Amino acid sequence: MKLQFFKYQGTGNDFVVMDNRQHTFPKNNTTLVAYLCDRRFGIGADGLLLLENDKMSDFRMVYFNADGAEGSMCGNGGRCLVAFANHLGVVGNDAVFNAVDGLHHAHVDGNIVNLKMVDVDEIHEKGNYSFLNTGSPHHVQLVKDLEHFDVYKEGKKLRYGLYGQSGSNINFVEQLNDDTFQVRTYERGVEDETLSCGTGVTAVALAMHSSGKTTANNVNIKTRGGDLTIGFEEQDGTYTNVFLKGPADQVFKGEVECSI
Ligand SMILES: N[C@H](CCC[C@H](N)C(=O)O)C(=O)O
Repeated sequence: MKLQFFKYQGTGNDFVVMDNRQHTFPKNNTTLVAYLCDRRFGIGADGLLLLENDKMSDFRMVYFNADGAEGSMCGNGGRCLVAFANHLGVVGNDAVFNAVDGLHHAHVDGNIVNLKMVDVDEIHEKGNYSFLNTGSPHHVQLVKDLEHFDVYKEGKKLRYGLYGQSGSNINFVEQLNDDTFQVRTYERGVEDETLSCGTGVTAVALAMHSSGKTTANNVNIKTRGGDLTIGFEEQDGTYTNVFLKGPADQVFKGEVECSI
């Protein structure tokens, strides 16, 4: 069986993207998803996204991590899928779609996608790190000399050591100025550092605001794959109107043999 696919990336977080409105993709085939995401034997990506029909909204987002298992919310993936829906003509410049953590609004302006994330009302501050859920679970920890920090080794240690088998994504952060932070993320499900993680940088912005490192309501994040901005409102520790904004681009399209 041959399947049509598109490749998208959002600040270097890359995805195999497929139009599954006709239910052609075998979603229970974990081995197939892992193969398509494999960078040597397959197409290569941090995850796989399916666009499906949805009764309540413009479309449904289904997201798998590179290991083949269905993931929780993916911020960069959400931005890429909105760009794809816009490319297909499923949505215009405004979109609302359903994902595993509920409905998301988004706005497209050229290659910039601004995506509304879930409200957050719980940020656990624990000594040298914070833990919160922005659609996916995130550990946020300030470190010195992030450029030379061993994100893979330290991230893997915390992902299993502190959070067990179900795990968490692990973000390491360095503050650059009042409203700007550098972030590197170890992603569970990819089990490696990725160039950028959307729910991760969102978690960093909220955790840095909550712990008083910044008073800005628009936080700039630099990742190895590019720059993202997180805007939000806060009242009594509850974060609403949280928006993740940045580029999402189609890289190429093709056809892949799926005999697995
Ligand atoms: N790259 C994704 C994070 C996905 C989280 C995923 N790794 C999981 O824990 O299921 C993002 O842009 O938000």
